[in-house]
Amino acid sequence: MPDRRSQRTSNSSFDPLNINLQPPANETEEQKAARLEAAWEATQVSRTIDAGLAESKKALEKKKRAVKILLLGQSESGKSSVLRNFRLSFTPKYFENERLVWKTVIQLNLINSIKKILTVLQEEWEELETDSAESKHEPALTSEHRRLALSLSPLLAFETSISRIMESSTGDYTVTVRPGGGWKDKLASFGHRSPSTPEAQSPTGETDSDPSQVTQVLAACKNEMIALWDDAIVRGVLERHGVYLQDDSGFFLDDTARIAALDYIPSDRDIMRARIKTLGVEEHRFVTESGFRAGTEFYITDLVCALNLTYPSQRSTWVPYFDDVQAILFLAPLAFWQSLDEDSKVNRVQDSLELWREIVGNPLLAKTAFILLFNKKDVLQAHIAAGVQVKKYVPSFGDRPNDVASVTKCTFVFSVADFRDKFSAYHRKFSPEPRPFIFYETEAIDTKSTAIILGEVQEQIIRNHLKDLDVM
Ligand SMILES: Nc1nc2c(ncn2[C@@H]2O[C@H](COP(=O)(O)OP(=O)(O)OP(=O)(O)O)[C@@H](O)[C@H]2O)c(=O)[nH]1
Ligand SMILES: [Mg+2]
Repeated sequence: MPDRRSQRTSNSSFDPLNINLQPPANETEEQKAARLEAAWEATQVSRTIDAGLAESKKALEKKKRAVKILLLGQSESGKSSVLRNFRLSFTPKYFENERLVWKTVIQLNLINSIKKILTVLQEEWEELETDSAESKHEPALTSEHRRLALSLSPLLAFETSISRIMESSTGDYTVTVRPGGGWKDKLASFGHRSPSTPEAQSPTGETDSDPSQVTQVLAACKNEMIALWDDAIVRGVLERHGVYLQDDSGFFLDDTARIAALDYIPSDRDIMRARIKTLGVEEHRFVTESGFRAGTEFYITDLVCALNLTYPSQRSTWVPYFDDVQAILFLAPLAFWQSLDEDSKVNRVQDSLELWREIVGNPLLAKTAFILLFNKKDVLQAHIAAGVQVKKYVPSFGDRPNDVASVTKCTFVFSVADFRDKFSAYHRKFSPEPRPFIFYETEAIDTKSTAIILGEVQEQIIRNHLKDLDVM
């Protein structure tokens, strides 16, 4: 019998593995059955692993082909509103299904404004009790105001109860949720429970109210809410306390009659105006439902951080989300008159510029397309029209006219151009390689104009992406 070495030299198809897998010469029938059984099981395991690998590869390939967009901007810049506009334009069925969830958020926004007024009134009453008679402001609050405040107190219990369902907090009168989207499911399932389903209980044993009951209570309180907000004395107290509710995000007090109606269904614009603050990072996956590019898969990441100059270390947490992104939608509202909530010494536009500089200069994003959205165009226009001096906040604005006559057109254009030049210069100076960048002036609460812009943006991103994938 030839030894193994001679077999190796004489036979070119020699396979050492084969030799090792040969059954032993003296194998019994029982041993053979056991060996074949083991081999069969091993093949099954191997097939399962292969199928799993193929599946993961397919999913990875699919994700590679999907369009990945990052929404960036400081808090309240309008990232979530732009995302809602995306949903409305490209997944209208999904958007429609969420309408009742947004109804509850809007009701909460309204209740929060009432809560803020009641808190200020309470402060005023406490001050009146301690202050001397001379310092009392005229005209003063009356017993009728106390009656109004008392009649609105049931709303506060609902606010607590719904916040518990959503696992949200309402620090600073803003509904704040953790990322993950779970709050929407919780609200939706709560709202659609059958009457026989037991009511949810909080850990402290309190029973949560059904969001649908809020509609009843709001309708019952409608006239009192309107009376409170329309009251000249209440407005005077708010002003003395430096509270300007009209400037708040999620301000719906001027729409109380409509929102507190029993048959209220939020309009698209209401949904864009709703305020809910997201903490953390949220990835949204969706497939476009209709239109020219129907069936395109999108991943949009809403990157929310406390973006300000005093906490630059938080910005390093964004880096993992830069990988494989085709476009960044950067939101920069030109709120030159505002400072950051997190740091009153930092101007909002200055913070946006610093953030922009950091992002465009990031080498990981050298190939990423940048789309700059100067959002809240309407708010800027309103401030200019109200005579807010741009020069006071932006010295480089110089002596350009700031009066309403030449203003809305000229000054608005100039002021935007002024900021645009800065953003553009930073983009040129700090980009690792030259690349184009597009900008738009947007008003995310106006669904029609935003739909046109997002249509263009979507088309641009998809075209570039297909080019990169070599399928165009
Ligand atoms: N008037 C006006 N309001 C806007 C515009 N864009 C967004 N808003 C409102 O501004 C508020 C803040 O917008 P969001 O989309 O929640 O901002 P965000 O960037 O997601 O904020 P965070 O979740 O805190 O990071 C909301 O109440 C929006 O309705 C706009 O163009 N004009
Ligand atoms: Mg948000």
